[in-house]
Amino acid sequence: MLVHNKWRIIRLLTLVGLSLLLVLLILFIVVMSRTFTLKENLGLQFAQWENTTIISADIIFPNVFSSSLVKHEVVGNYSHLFTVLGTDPELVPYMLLAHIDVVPANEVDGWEAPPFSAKELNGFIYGRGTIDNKQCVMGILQAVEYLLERGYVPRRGFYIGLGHDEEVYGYNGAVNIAKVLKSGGVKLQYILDEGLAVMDGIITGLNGPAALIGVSEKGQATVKLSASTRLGHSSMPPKENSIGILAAAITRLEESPMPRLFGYGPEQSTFEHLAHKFQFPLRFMMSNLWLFNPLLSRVMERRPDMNAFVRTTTAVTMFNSGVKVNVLPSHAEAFVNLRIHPAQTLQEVLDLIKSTISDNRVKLELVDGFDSLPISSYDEQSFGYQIIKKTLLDMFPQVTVAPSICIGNTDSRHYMDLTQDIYRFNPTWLRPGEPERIHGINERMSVQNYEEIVLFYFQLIQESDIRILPPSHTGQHEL
Ligand SMILES: CCCCCCCC/C=C\CCCCCCCC(=O)N[C@@H](Cc1c[nH]c2ccccc12)C(=O)O
Ligand SMILES: [Zn+2]
Ligand SMILES: [Zn+2]
Repeated sequence: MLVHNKWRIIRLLTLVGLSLLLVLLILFIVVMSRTFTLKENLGLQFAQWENTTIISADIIFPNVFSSSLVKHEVVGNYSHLFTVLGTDPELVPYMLLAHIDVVPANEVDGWEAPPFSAKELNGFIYGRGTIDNKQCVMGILQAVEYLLERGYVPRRGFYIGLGHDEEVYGYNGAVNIAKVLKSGGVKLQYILDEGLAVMDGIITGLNGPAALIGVSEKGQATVKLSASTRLGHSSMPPKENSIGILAAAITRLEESPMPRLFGYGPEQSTFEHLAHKFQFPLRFMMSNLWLFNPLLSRVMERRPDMNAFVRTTTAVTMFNSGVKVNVLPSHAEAFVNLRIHPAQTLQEVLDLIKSTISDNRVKLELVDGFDSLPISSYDEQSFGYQIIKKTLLDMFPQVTVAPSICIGNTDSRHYMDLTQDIYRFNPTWLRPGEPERIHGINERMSVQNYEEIVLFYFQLIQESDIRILPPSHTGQHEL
């Protein structure tokens, strides 16, 4: 009898123990697979900054700066590297980039609100950097803050790099952050940096908005041109002096734009992806670029922002000469900044400049230059591209996502040894008249778009936790 009871108690205890284990297992699965949503009004941190002097980041983002999951390092004196630990060490981490520096701004140029006030006017936050690139700095940190606040623990680890000198090439910020990661043997699944944006009403003839993701960026050349002639009294001038010689060379460069190469780089893919959103006959033309390239290029080149996709662009950005009104200038120098189309090399561009100027009195020196950057993957198996695309389409189903080429250069090029897949995209909506505000006057960000940016990163971080992409059901993109 006693033995019988003993077995009953053991059986009961085993049953209770097993049930408890089962409940714990179910709880664990529920917690691990939970996707956090962000439905409430985000109560903008941007707007809080108005009329304040210094608020330190750890007050605005208390969880980011106190969580045991997040390591914060200052790199190169002013840049920031955040390492966010993931629970699964098998999953290759990814990296989000943005930059905290801005180009100068002066209220007297015609700003509607002081450029460093973050003043809100009619639903827009005004200020230098609001669309380049503080919206991403704040958007990323705010998203991580909200996630941590909700008890989120990432499965896939990630890094956040906030450079402090992107506008002057990133040699101290991005370069040193990349060094820190490289010395730790870090490899990245993908990188998302600033770049292109959601174009709404910007691409002529396109129905609906298009999110252009930069899978490459144009190359660059900064060339110094100079001419020297005899110093002397302006009352006895020679037929030509250094200013005239250099000015004529520059005129020749401006009058002979680089060749049209539209359709020979990633922009071909851009327009193939967008083709179905154009009306006939543009739709037919975009789907048959091999035939219509010459015609389309001639139309596109009329608009500077479109011309950037057609060719290597040439911009004379500095010209210095002369010391006094009555002294012949012995020396004149100019700087030309070219953005190189992927179908051309730096060397080909330099050779063309030389033959166009065709004047041995003009000295040509390459100050800085590099070819266009490698093309990141954007097929159905491309993890980073598909995660960015899914995040975008979940938020904005009306948007067409297409690979493209970033026409400016970004900090991400310093991270090329860490990953093969770099994407340049800001979850920022650009409408007609807005691209001009980048580095221009009245740079601004709508309150609504800022909230969407926070939500974009909030969702992207959670989407990136997936181990592998689900098998794709779609074949080719629609044409
Ligand atoms: C067919 C579609 C039409 C679309 C119209 C396009 C509208 C423009 C939209 C977005 C603008 C793209 C800006 C990309 C960000 C580039 C960042 C930037 O401005 N960088 C500077 C500084 C810089 C950084 N690294 C280097 C290296 C060498 C020279 C300069 C820089 C820049 O590129 O000058
Ligand atoms: Zn920028
Ligand atoms: Zn910029």
